[in-house]
Amino acid sequence: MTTAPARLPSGLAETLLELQEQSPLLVALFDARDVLCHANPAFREAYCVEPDGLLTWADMMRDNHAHGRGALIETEDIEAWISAVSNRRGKLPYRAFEVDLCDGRWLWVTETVQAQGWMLLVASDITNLRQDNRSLRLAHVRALAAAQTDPLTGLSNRRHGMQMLQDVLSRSEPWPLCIAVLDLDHFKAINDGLGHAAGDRVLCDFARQLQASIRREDGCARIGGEEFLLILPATGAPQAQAIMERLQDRVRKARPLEGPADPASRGYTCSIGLTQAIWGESANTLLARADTALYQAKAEGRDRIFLAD
Ligand SMILES: Nc1nc2c(ncn2[C@@H]2O[C@H](COP(=O)(O)OP(=O)(O)OP(=O)(O)O)[C@@H](O)[C@H]2O)c(=O)[nH]1
Repeated sequence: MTTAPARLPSGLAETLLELQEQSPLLVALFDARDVLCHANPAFREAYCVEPDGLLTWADMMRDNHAHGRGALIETEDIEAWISAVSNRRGKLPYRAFEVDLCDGRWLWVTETVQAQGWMLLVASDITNLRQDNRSLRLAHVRALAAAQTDPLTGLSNRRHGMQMLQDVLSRSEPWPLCIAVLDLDHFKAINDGLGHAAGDRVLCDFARQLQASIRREDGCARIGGEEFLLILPATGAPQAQAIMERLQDRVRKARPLEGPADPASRGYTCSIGLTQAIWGESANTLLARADTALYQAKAEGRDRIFLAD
């Protein structure tokens, strides 16, 4: 159940703003599209950013990684890293975790997410706290992330996808809720004709297209070899259908396979089974209905969306 937001008595909002400007706490506000809309001086200094109304969280991380400043990001593939972190970012109303900065500081970061998608980030410097169990804790966090992640695409794996689905079905906030099961068309032919590595490149490209098409609060998982799950909270069937149509357009234009062959042959398509959740049903029942819709989309000729009743 949502309660009406508290109204601050006159003058208090200004005081709150002034205080966070002076605070050593890092404070930042991201909108539903993950654009950095506000950052206090401590945040701007730590992450080396200036909010300009356009900068997204992913842009900020790309910049930090490229220039070796702000957040310490140890990866050779920043896009895969962004995908993997996006799987955990903004999915829960509240979470807390640790972040290392390139300058050696160590932050305790909290994220609070509003139903409409706004995210408040507040972080404090905990560099001077006892470090005794730190490596153990970090190893635990990394093991947990690895257990939830598909190593090829960086998306959530099947287990984490099903866990996200069960979580979202048990909450009252995100209704209506839609899910989609997506499967690449004639993928065996790509593998057989161009090799397994080419198939892997197509799978990774598809993962990028998926992530570029969804919002932060949506869930995205690879649940089989060339089968993917999208969870779309607070989305009715017409809106979900429009999102899927845009995704299919992007996929039709994608050309992840280089080479001299006919350009048309280097593209790929996907079929989509879409369904709206019914209050009280289980994750397995919902997934089975989306699977049946996917089967129907394949049977009707592929490269299309089938919406289950
Ligand atoms: N490269 C690569 N191929 C995979 C991976 N996992 C599964 N596959 C391949 O995906 C292919 C799936 O083939 P099918 O189930 O026949 O489906 P399809 O050819 O896409 O046909 P339709 O789904 O009916 O359009 C098989 O060739 C698998 O070997 C993977 O991680 N990498």
